[in-house]
Amino acid sequence: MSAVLQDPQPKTPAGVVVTRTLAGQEQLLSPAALAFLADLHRRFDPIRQQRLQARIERQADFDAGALPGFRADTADLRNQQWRVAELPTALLDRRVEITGPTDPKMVINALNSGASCYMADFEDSTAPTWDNLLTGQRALGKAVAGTLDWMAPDGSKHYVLKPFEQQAVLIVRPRGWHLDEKHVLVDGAPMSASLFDLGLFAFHNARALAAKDRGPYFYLPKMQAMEEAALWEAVLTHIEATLGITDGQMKVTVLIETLPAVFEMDEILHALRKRIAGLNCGRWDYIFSYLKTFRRHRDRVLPERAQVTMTQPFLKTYSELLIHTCHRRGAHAMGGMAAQIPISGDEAANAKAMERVRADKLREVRAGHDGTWVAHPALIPMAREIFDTWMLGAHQQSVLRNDVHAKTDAELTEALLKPSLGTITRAGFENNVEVCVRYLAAWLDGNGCVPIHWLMEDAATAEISRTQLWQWLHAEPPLHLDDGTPVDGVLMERALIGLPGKFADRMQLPGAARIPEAIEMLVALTEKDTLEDFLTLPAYARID
Ligand SMILES: CC(=O)SCCNC(=O)CCNC(=O)[C@H](O)C(C)(C)COP(=O)(O)OP(=O)(O)OC[C@H]1O[C@@H](n2cnc3c(N)ncnc32)[C@H](O)[C@@H]1OP(=O)(O)O
Ligand SMILES: O=CC(=O)O
Ligand SMILES: [Mg+2]
Repeated sequence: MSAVLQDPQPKTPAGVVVTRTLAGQEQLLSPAALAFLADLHRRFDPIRQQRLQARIERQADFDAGALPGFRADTADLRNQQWRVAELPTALLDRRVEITGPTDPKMVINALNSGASCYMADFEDSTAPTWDNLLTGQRALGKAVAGTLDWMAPDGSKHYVLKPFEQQAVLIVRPRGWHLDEKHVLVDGAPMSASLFDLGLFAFHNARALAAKDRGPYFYLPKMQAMEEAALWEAVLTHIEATLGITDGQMKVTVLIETLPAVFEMDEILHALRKRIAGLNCGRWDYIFSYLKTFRRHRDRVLPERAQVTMTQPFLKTYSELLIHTCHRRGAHAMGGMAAQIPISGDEAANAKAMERVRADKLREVRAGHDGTWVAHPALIPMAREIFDTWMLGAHQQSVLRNDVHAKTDAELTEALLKPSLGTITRAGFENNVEVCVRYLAAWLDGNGCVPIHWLMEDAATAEISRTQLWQWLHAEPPLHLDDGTPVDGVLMERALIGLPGKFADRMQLPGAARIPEAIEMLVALTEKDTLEDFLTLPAYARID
């Protein structure tokens, strides 16, 4: 009888190369997992590339003066009566959602926080180093299995999960379609970061979550068109079939956080109708997208960041149209993130910041949102109290916002694109420079979310600062500050010269060692004739 020889080293599937190693990664990146990812890449990456090309062509039209608007070819779909599939029980009441990166301590704190849901974020708040991604996937896998714990490095606290029934409902946000995962090559090409993040999480956890009727659930970021939603639909349907999960079991919530997408909300809901649970007002990326779309439109330059609040007409209309569209179709209309976080050691400043969060949450619930986001656990009780007071049921889908329905497409379009009134001050300009440098330095150092002047800064908020600087410096005819100073290279140089004074606490800054590199990057990005599409694209080339 001949012995059956077993290969002691399981093989990496043909055509797949993993270019980095982290201790213990073989468990996550088993041959079966890699084969699953490679299959996703081969099936769907060609379509992703087409969608990315379509973005470039559309932007070229905007640069030439075209304006976004509702699509003529889908007017029937917008006018017809249809609804999305029934929402699962776990996603009926989403009044407070906490978001945050996926390191083990954050995951435990967020799941234990008392929020209704936790969005575990591989996107805006995660710098996608190999270490961060795999540590995050591992932490989420253990959280799903109920075995996640974490010991503070100094041994002072052991973090453990609360019982499952008391945990926030887990929702995972993969990175957007524009990003590659350069450490996994399939047939010589980097795979899509979206497919890597979602695919790997689903491969390891989908069956276990489906068995608990907990999805899996996902937040899908930064889409620009219904065709991109259709791509996600095809991916998710394929994953369900491959893993043997019921068709439509995996639910998604889509962030409406690009200007082109706000005109295709019905279309996006329709493309994902068997699995979509809601849309979310991702306001920070939305502002970034407004800036980016109108990079060459001198008449739509926004005022400095602090003046671009949700009461600006274009943002108010965006959130109201989102509420109307969702409720008409049976989906939840989620609010977004106020950037203020608790300020320790200054009671008066803290009270002011908390008042701003309170006003923001109150505006959302009164407008008809079904839930909101918080960046920090200390904000949960306030957000919950406001939604408990104003939202009597699990949601308020009965608030149809027929006032929005009464508007014509032309009226809505005008309001959604309306230029904003306001100014650019020296402080606003310098703040943009400081935020870019500090955030970039932290990101390059592996930290994707940092407090700066007691505001939460992540990839979306930093993009606003970066894009504003580029647009202001390239505007024709040139712009001026409110005091008459020209916005030009001299102003930029002065802001950079003034930076060291703002970095007196330099050694305590996240990513301090990478500040010179961040300055060099910012200068290159703002001097370039064309606006780089995403800050994270050139930055990603510099990590790992
Ligand atoms: C535009 C968008 O995309 S918004 C979505 C993406 N952005 C986010 O998700 C922001 C998430 N928030 C954060 O990362 C953090 O709150 C920060 C970086 C802004 C501030 O974090 P810190 O400086 O650690 O805050 P602070 O020291 O006050 O934290 C106190 C405790 O709360 C925990 N905590 C803070 N924020 C979170 C969070 N979002 N989720 C879970 N726990 C949190 C900390 O881990 C810390 O725990 P510990 O007491 O056990 O040590
Ligand atoms: O992802 C959220 C946003 O505001 O951007
Ligand atoms: Mg975003």
